[in-house]
Amino acid sequence: MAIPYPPHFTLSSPGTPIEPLPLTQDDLKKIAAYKAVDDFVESGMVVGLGTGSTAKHAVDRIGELLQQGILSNIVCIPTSTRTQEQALSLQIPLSDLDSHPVVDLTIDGADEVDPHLNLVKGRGGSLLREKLIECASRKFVVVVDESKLVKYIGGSGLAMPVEVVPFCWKFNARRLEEMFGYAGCRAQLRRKGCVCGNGGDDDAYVTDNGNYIVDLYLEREIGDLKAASEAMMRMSGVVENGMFLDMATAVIVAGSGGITVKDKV
Ligand SMILES: O=C[C@H](O)[C@H](O)[C@H](O)COP(=O)(O)O
Repeated sequence: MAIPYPPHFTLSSPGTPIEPLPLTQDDLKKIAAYKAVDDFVESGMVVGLGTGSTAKHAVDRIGELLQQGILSNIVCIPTSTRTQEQALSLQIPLSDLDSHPVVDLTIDGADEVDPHLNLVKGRGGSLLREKLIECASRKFVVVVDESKLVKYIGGSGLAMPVEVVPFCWKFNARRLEEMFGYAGCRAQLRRKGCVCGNGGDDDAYVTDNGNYIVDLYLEREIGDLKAASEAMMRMSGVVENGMFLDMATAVIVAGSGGITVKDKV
């Protein structure tokens, strides 16, 4: 059941009953992210910081609570250079997996969440570092607005990112397309500034790790997700794929009706 929004997300003026504010998609992202920080982050923890427009709010909230002295003695591990820059600007103490190989909790967004809490991630360009840090986390809390919920992985019709080495990327894009041909797969190199385009390699989007991203667009379900992920990871040249299977411990969804927390069963 959805929990109604906290009072600071409602409008009231003297003498009038409290009316809910019309919430934007970014408000919903912020609500989910703040709830994750307020409910899960404790002083003394090692915390993984996700990437993207939703995770950004969680980083802001952690910075705010540290500044207010409500949180103390925490150390955070960013999942991208973008998040690292944001955290540094907020004076959040940072570390890495080499120094802190066990992460108490990571909070991150997602592009798709299926009914079993499997995820698609990486449409914002970060997936390898996210998967590394989230796999090393005792708890992985995902924060999304309700638009991210899908019936099946790939069901939004939007990109399923695969990080590949630049060397012979066309060869690997073709192989990926063929691998999922039965699901009507189309593979496209991610370009700078947008997820579509037909330029040369010069305008390829380059990840924090110096790799390219091949986006897969699927017309139908790909079936056994674990088998599909393993098949991709067996291809030389594939560095990581955007399916995060059986990893989320909880998903916090903010929607028009309130906040829902889905726990892994
Ligand atoms: O590469 C980006 C990450 O996987 C993001 O967490 C994901 O794309 C969701 O991003 P957003 O919260 O901006 O929708």
